[in-house]
Amino acid sequence: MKQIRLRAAAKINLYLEILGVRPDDYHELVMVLQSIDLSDTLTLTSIPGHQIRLICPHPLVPVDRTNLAVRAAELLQQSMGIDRGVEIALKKRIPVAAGLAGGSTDAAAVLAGLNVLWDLGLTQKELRTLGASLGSDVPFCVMGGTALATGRGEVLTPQPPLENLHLVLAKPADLQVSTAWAYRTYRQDHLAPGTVVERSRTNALLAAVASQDPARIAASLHNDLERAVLPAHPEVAHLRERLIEAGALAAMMSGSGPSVFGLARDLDHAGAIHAALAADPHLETFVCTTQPTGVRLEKD
Ligand SMILES: C[C@@](CO)(OP(=O)(O)O)[C@H](O)COP(=O)(O)OP(=O)(O)OC[C@H]1O[C@@H](n2ccc(N)nc2=O)[C@H](O)[C@@H]1O
Ligand SMILES: Nc1ncnc2c1ncn2[C@@H]1O[C@H](COP(=O)(O)OP(=O)(O)O)[C@@H](O)[C@H]1O
Repeated sequence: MKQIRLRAAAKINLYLEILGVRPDDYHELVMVLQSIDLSDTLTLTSIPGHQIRLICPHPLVPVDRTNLAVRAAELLQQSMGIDRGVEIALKKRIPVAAGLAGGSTDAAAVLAGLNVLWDLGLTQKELRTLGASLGSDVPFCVMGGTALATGRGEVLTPQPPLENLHLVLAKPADLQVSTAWAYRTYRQDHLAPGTVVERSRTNALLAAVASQDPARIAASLHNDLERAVLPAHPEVAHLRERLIEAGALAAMMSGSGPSVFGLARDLDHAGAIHAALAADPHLETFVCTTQPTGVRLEKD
């Protein structure tokens, strides 16, 4: 095989709770992660030699070795002793630095895609373990669907798929938030020695997810990182309010933001919420649906 095409799905966080700081300086988390049908497309083509070449015209996406897609290919070359080259053409649709795991899902797609293109025979579990060395969210992006994530986000317990939950995703067009900054800010302000961490309410959210009832899910959303990001970026708090005013069952920031999602009862309801925001030139908006897969091989 010479070429394959993959779809790499974005994620949202239905739940994100920070339990404390770990000895490795990362944060101990409890999250519920969910794949959505907003995705990048990656085309992987075998090329002579052992170069890894990335093509991506998006102005915010680096095309050098700092790109997570390139790092994923290098990791496979090194760990599997592969002496082959690949060109990665990346069509970016997932907003960058938006709390949607865009880079992580591209890395996951490269791991899964090269496993096929280079005939490596790695299991999904092996790909997840390799992915964890690239970033905390990469293992989830390899697995996709709905999962409880603990540790620094890489310890996954799959959940029954959440089918057909419709939502409106919105972000201020010109705002990017650094994940490292969000955790650092949270830690300075909310994890001082002696802080009592709120008791986990993950079980309520997981029960709501199992019920597939949008209103129950809406009542159990939670994201600790809002406490770091919203005070610094009031436009994100405002956007959340606008989603509520437009009729969303609930609205919350995804991950380290600045994307915010509003839950809808059904697709028509999502369309109506979207219509209230879509004309604003300062926003990027999407109608999305939850999906059971993270990375998917595309048929030609
Ligand atoms: C916040 C979340 C929520 O799903 O997603 P995004 O908003 O980035 O999409 C994740 O925790 C982000 O995962 P990911 O983006 O893969 O993080 P990494 O590359 O491992 O780390 C980026 C930065 O975040 C900090 N970080 C990350 C995970 C964690 N449990 N504790 C941390 O303190 C690290 O210190 C690092 O400086
Ligand atoms: N494949 C990629 N797609 C997007 N950004 C990437 C990629 N590889 C590396 N990056 C870098 O990672 C940063 C975080 O981007 P992204 O993964 O989209 O956000 P988030 O961590 O909020 O989910 C970007 O600012 C960019 O410099």
